[in-house]
Amino acid sequence: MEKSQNGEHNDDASSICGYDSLHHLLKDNLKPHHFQEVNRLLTGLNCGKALETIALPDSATALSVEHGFDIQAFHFHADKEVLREPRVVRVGLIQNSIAIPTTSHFVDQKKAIFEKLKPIIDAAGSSGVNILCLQEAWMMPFAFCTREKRWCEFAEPVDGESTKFLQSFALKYNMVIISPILERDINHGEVIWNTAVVIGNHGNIIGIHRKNHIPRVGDFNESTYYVEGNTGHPVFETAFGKIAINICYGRHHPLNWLAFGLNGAEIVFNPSATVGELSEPMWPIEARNAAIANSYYVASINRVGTETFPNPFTSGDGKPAHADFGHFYGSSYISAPDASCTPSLSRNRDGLLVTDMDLNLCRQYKDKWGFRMTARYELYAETLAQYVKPEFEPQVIRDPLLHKRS
Ligand SMILES: NC(=O)NCCC(=O)O
Repeated sequence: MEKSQNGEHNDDASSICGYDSLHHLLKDNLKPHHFQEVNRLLTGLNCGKALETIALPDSATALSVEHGFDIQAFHFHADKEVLREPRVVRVGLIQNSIAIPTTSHFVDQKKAIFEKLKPIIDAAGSSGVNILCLQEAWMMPFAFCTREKRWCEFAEPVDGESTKFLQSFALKYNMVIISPILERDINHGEVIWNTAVVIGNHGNIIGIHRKNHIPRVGDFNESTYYVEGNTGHPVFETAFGKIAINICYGRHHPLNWLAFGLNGAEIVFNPSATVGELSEPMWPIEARNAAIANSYYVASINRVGTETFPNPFTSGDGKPAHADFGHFYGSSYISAPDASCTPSLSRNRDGLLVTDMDLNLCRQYKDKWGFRMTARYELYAETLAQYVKPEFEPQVIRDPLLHKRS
C-alpha cells in the first residue's frame, strides 16, 4: 500500500499505485531536480517556465474541502505584444462520477447529479470562471454500453431541464457554460443526438453542436442510440473568445480537430467519457497534439468512477458478459498551442480545474511555427476529393523488383 498525494494510505484499484495522478506519483518519488526535468519534458514550458499555479478564493477551496472534490488552478501566459493587450480568459472544467446507483429511479438519478454539481459550479462561479464545460452526457450514467433502449428516457430537448438548471448559473456568474447532454430532437421525429448546448453568459442559448464521430469500439457502441451529428464544425463567438466542442471520440480524428481550427476556434473543448483499459495511453497525447497542430487551446474532460448497470452486457469480443464499463479515469487537463499542458485532475475523484489562458498565445504560435501557412490544403483537398469517389485507387508506386529474389 502506498501513500496518496495528501499523505493518506490508499489501495484503491482506481489509483495508480496509490496515487491519484501520474503527476503526483512522479513528484513524490523522484528527487526534486529529477522531477523538474521529467516535468519539463512531460508537460512542457510556458513562456520558458514551468506552468504557474494560481490561488483561488477561499470560498472555492472551502467548497472543495466540504464536498471532497479535487481543485487545481493554473495560468498559461503569452508573450507581451506591442499592439494587443493580453486576452486572458478563465476556463473551468468539471469532472464527476454519478451520484446514486443506476438502479435508482431515473428522476432521482438526474436530480442527484444536479445536487452533486451545484457546489462545484458554485466554486467555479466564485472563482470568476468565464467559460465552464461539463463532461459528456453529464446528466446521466453513461448507459450506452448496455444497448438497452430504456435509457433513452434521459434524453431532453435542447431547452430542457438540464439547460434550465445551468442557465441560472450562467446568469448568476456571468459565465458561458457548455452543457453536453443526451438530446431529444422534438422537431425532427424525436430522434436522439449526443449534443453540446452552448449557454451564453446572459443565460441565453447560443447554439448546439452534435457529436461528429460515434464510436463502435469495445463497449462503446453508441450507435444504438444516436448517429453521427449534422451540425458540422461550428465555432461559437462568445463574450470570452471563439470556442468549439469536439465531443469525445472525435478526438481520434485529426481532420475533425482541423475543421474547428479552420473555422477559427481559439479553445476547443473535448467533453469525454472513456475508460482506462481502452484509451488511457492515448489521453495525454491526442489533445496536446491537436493543440499544437492547430495553434489553439484544448480542454479535455473525462468522467470519473465505475458505473455498474442492472443487466450484464457483452461487447462482441467473446469475453464474458459484465455489468460495468471499467473505470472512467477522470484526468481532465488543458493543453496549449506552445506544447505545454496542465497536470491532470484526479483519476478517481470529482474535480474542478480552473485555468487562465492568454488567447494571444494562439496567434503567436501561428506566427512562430507557421503551421497554417505551411499546410498544403490544396493537396489534401485534392486527395480527399479523389478518395471519396468509388473509383479511387491509392497512389502507390510499386517497386517493379518487389518479387525478385535476392
Ligand atoms: N464517449 C465516447 O465516445 N467514448 C469512446 C471511447 C474513446 O474515444 O475513448
